[in-house]
Amino acid sequence: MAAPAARVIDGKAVAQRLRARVAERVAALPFRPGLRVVRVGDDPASGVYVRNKDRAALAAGFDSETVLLPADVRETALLYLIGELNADPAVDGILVQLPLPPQIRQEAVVDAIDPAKDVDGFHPVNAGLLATRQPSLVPCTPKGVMHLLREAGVPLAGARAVVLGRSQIVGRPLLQLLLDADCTVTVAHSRTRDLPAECRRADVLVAAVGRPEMVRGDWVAPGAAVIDVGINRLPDGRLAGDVAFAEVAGHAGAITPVPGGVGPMTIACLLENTLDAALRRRGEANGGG
Ligand SMILES: Nc1nc(=O)c2c([nH]1)NC[C@@H]1CN(c3ccc(C(=O)N[C@@H](CCC(=O)O)C(=O)O)cc3)C=[N+]21
Repeated sequence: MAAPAARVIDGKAVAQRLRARVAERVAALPFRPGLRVVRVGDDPASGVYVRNKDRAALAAGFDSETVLLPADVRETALLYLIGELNADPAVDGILVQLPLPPQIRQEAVVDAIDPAKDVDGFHPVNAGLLATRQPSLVPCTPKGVMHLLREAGVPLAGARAVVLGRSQIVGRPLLQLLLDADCTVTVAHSRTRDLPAECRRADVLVAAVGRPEMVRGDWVAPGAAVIDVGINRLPDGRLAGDVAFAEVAGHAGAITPVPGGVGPMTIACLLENTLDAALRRRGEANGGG
């Protein structure tokens, strides 16, 4: 293992600052923005994330509640609940924790959420608004990645960006955001002919594939900025990113760790989205972001 030459981008610290700014803005409001997290089944892995979201939301002054439904709940019951949350004026943000059990069509659920309350930014209306460069709720993880790149001072205009992964949740929205930041963007994926060669061309490399430590040291150009979106639980219980950190840190100019990189930013951006949704819905025109 080479000693890290790269600057390590402290996502936890950046997220902490973002959460503090959100909390300040919430404290100045005459109401508490409402967030409802819906969780189906009590899978312990997702329980940790839901608890972290809930804790962060409460700490920032939100009115936050988690609704836990049984794992065998019917799709119609979940859709009914979403209808109630859509109609509830105290609710500004709705997040249905994914993945959902097999009896429930994920797409039907996401489509049922009021786009104005879709703080995950997964609804097709928000995806379409982002693709057409109109104000929208932007998915939290890609938003957090852009925030980290800017905070780390990574030059984006004219830079070659390579996104590894083409998911609806991370890869595709990141393509839009990096393009809007004037990067030349390549989206690479499992069928890309020569992944290492594509990655080596990147000034900015974002790995979002969900395969532990897939990106090796020799995939990274000297000085590149490497953002690791992967959060993979290994059989031994450890957490690994999509990037082989120790190897890549020997080549990269800057790199995010796992944990403590993109993960905390996802939660901070969820709070920011919920605040923005509340300001837009309740007609206070100082949203944006
Ligand atoms: N509708 C929906 N929206 C989501 O945003 C969503 C989801 N479903 N389902 C599950 C994934 C996963 N996810 C994480 C968020 C934060 C951390 C996070 O904060 N991780 C910390 C600590 C991780 C740990 O120690 O376990 C870190 O990386 O430093 C991880 C994972 C959001 N997700």
